[in-house]
Amino acid sequence: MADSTEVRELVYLVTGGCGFLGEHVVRMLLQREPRLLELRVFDLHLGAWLEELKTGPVQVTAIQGDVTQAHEVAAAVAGAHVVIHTAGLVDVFGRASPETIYEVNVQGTKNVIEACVQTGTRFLVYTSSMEVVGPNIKGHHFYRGNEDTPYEAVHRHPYPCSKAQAERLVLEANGRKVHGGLPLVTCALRPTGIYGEGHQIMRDFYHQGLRLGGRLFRTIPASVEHGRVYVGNVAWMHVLVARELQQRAALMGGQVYFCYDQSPYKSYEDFNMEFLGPCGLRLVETRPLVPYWLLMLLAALNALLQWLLRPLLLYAPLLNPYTLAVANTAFTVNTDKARRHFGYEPLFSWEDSRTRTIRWVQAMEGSAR
Ligand SMILES: NC(=O)c1ccc[n+]([C@@H]2O[C@H](COP(=O)([O-])OP(=O)(O)OC[C@H]3O[C@@H](n4cnc5c(N)ncnc54)[C@H](O)[C@@H]3O)[C@@H](O)[C@H]2O)c1
Ligand SMILES: C[C@@H](CO)CCC[C@@H](C)[C@H]1CC[C@H]2[C@@H]3[C@H](O)C=C4C[C@@H](O)CC[C@]4(C)[C@H]3CC[C@]12C
Repeated sequence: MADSTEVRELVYLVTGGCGFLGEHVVRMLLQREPRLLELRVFDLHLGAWLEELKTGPVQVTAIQGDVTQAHEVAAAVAGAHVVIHTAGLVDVFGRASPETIYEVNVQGTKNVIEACVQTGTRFLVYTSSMEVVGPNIKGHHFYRGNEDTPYEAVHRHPYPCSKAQAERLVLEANGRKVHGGLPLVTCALRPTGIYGEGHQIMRDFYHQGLRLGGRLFRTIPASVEHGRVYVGNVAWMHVLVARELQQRAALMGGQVYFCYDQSPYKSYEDFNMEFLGPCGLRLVETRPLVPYWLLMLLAALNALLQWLLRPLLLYAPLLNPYTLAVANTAFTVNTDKARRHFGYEPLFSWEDSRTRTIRWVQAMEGSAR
């Protein structure tokens, strides 16, 4: 909340500010960063909703741009005090080529770092992902681990590889001298699977359930825990980390933080039912309907079809060997590093997060209620 005693003097830039997470970060900054003078929202595709934000006390500047274009990034960064770099190509379904994923996630991040160095911006927050750690290609479980838990982070898929490379670049840039001679201060936030208002995959599952007559079929054993975190809390962590990075550079510079809240540990599908259940869907069976070997076969078949059909059309179903492995490998976090380093407490309780998400699903077109 804006505190009338604080002076508005800071310029923030949010890359990817019109995405699922980016929009929540933008709205949270406007509500909870009283020192904000100007908020620059940089995205490949600008949302019409930005217009309604332009009437408040903060100058909201919409910038249509591409992070892969160094000159566009440099122009947007010039004069900003803080950059929150959340733009990224989130693709585990084979919609984009590996080259495009690297171009956006790795080269885009290099461009952001170089722009900070050239223009003298000192604070950079990077939205990384749990996937820079795991699940790894060996399917090792990561069970309620923290930032220091030993884990073999080995990947093959372009998305986690690109996020891991980008995160490394951001952390290595901590301490580099920016224009004017002061050091750059960077850190990375690693959300687990984000959910909440605007979550496309939740939308897809909901519509699939409606098409199947109000049912979804269990494919993953209920015992496989999957880490989830509410989008409002992830946004709040970004706002807080960006603020505190300016005060506690020595402690927080070069650090990584998992994003967490009080969301319960559940399997991916059981967790989704927390919202889809009250919206009229039910999860059929207590055990997976299809044996795992058959799912693996179907996933492999999907991958083959994707490859064969590529010259003709884009076939990118939810199920592929990678998504199956991620959904079927336990990956949950249990940490308080963000609280210890920058005083983070979730802004939304589990009850609030659940209610907000249910209301959003219920408001969707074609809702069962
Ligand atoms: N969704 C999740 O569960 C999750 C979990 C962990 C981390 N993340 C990370 O959070 C960030 C945001 O993810 P999201 O789920 O909101 O995805 P999203 O696709 O909704 O948002 C990404 C935004 O980046 C923009 N963008 C893409 N390419 C761009 C480019 N070349 N130049 C400028 N803008 C570009 C898109 O237009 C979009 O608005 C990503 O970096 C992602 O890796 C997401
Ligand atoms: C076997 C399936 C049929 O019911 C279930 C498929 C579910 C998958 C599509 C999703 C299971 C886990 C998800 C990922 C996870 O939550 C974490 C992510 C990290 C983030 O950086 C990007 C999104 C994602 C990779 C997310 C994508 C969708 C799943 C693989």
